[in-house]
Amino acid sequence: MSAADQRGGLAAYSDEVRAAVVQVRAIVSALHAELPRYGLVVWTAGNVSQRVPGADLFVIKPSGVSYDDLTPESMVVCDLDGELVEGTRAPSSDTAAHAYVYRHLAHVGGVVHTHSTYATAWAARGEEVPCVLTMMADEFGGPVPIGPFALIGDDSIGQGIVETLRESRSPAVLMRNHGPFTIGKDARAAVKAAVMVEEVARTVHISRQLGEPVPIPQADIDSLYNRYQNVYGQQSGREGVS
Ligand SMILES: O=C(CO)[C@@H](O)[C@H](O)COP(=O)(O)O
Repeated sequence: MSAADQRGGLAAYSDEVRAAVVQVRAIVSALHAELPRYGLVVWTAGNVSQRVPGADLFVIKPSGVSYDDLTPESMVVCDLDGELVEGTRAPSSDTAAHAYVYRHLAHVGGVVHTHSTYATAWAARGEEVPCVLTMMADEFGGPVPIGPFALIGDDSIGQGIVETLRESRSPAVLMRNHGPFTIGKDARAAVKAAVMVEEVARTVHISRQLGEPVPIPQADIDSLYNRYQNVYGQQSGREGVS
């Protein structure tokens, strides 16, 4: 009997929660395919998780399994202490970091970690990405901050993520010498932030090869951020208005 089975698995949870777990397994499994699709990962180096609505649980990938082999059934369910609740494989090695974020940031519903090349190159330098692009003002509301160096496996990474992002509008933090961690209202939003942080890290790096990028004034950053967050795209409640 596995450790998760010994703890009772999902038997103690309601039918609604078990149904939600099935849905979140499918969402998280499908979103992992976006990481190689956008060129954000090599081999097995990255992970996506999402909270289960109505319970202190989240779904994350198993550790070290090829992206091609990830399925809804192979995802694992953990509690907010990072303990395995349902699944037959060892959870991602970054499970403790994801769990810490969920425990301390109630508004976060999804977390993503990659080692995408340009974002990780900035992390290796320990240098924040300055806000010199409208796309950065839109998505990050300012620079992409650097988090502290932290060892993998315990709460250190999670603490660094939470301490850094509490002081920032950015949904992305570049953990020093490691790589980007992103957050969102759900896993899809966190994957989007992972795609965007790699894109802006690449563009600002290339800009630096040409000279010194020009900063955007704070008032313009604020204006761009407010428009993108509140007006851009199909805001909920506007569907059907002609
Ligand atoms: O940084 C690390 C480990 O050094 C991780 O991010 C891995 O790259 C992905 O690990 P799993 O999610 O497959 O355990």
